[in-house]
Amino acid sequence: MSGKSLLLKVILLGDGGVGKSSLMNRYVTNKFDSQAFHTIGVEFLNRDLEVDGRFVTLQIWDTAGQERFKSLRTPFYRGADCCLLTFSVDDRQSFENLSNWQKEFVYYADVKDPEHFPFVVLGNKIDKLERQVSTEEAQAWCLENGNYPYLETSAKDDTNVAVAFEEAVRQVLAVEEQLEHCMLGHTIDLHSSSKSGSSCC
Ligand SMILES: Nc1nc2c(ncn2[C@@H]2O[C@H](COP(=O)(O)OP(=O)(O)OP(=O)(O)O)[C@@H](O)[C@H]2O)c(=O)[nH]1
Ligand SMILES: [Mg+2]
Repeated sequence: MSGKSLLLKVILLGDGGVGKSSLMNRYVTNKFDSQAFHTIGVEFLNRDLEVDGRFVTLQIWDTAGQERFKSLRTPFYRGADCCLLTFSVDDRQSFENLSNWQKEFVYYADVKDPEHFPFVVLGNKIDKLERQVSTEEAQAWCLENGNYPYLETSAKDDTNVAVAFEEAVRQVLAVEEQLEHCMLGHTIDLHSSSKSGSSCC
């Protein structure tokens, strides 16, 4: 691998108020606003990081979760390398809407191979005492819907926020490595007289 920094676009999706902007702001500026305003449209911030020896510039796209802003956010889904499906553990409806967010993303991002697209699920606001979604239930949803990684976060307390974004990078790198492996398999196949080649693509 070269030492060049890789630009990765990750996008935060989920119902209005689950804490998408708070997660991005906590991660990039290490600040938390308990009176945050709803996002209108989209905003993005960059942060450089190193994951497993790879230098990455993470471009984090924060979208407006409220339904009335749908037409303002969906044009920005294309080109995303990873999608962070976010809900709030104290808001059951936001958990039940995860499937809709996933579908909306796949449709507007025009994902060709949804089964292998790197989604990461975040259950935010774990600092709150009154939960409406248990860890086990969220893990079960992730397992059933594509075996996605699940992380519980608190933008308020800065719990698992960096871990969540690092996991997003790992998921993208894993897919990239898989693709490189496939391409290498094809290269070898072309120059080989035998019929054995990669079977992963
Ligand atoms: N207790 C607690 N409150 C949080 C946490 N994250 C966000 N909040 C609060 O929840 C409210 C909504 O947070 P936002 O980050 O604006 O939510 P959002 O998902 O960006 O909402 P939209 O922009 O409307 O889509 C704000 O009052 C935040 O202060 C958290 O981890 N714990
Ligand atoms: Mg927001």
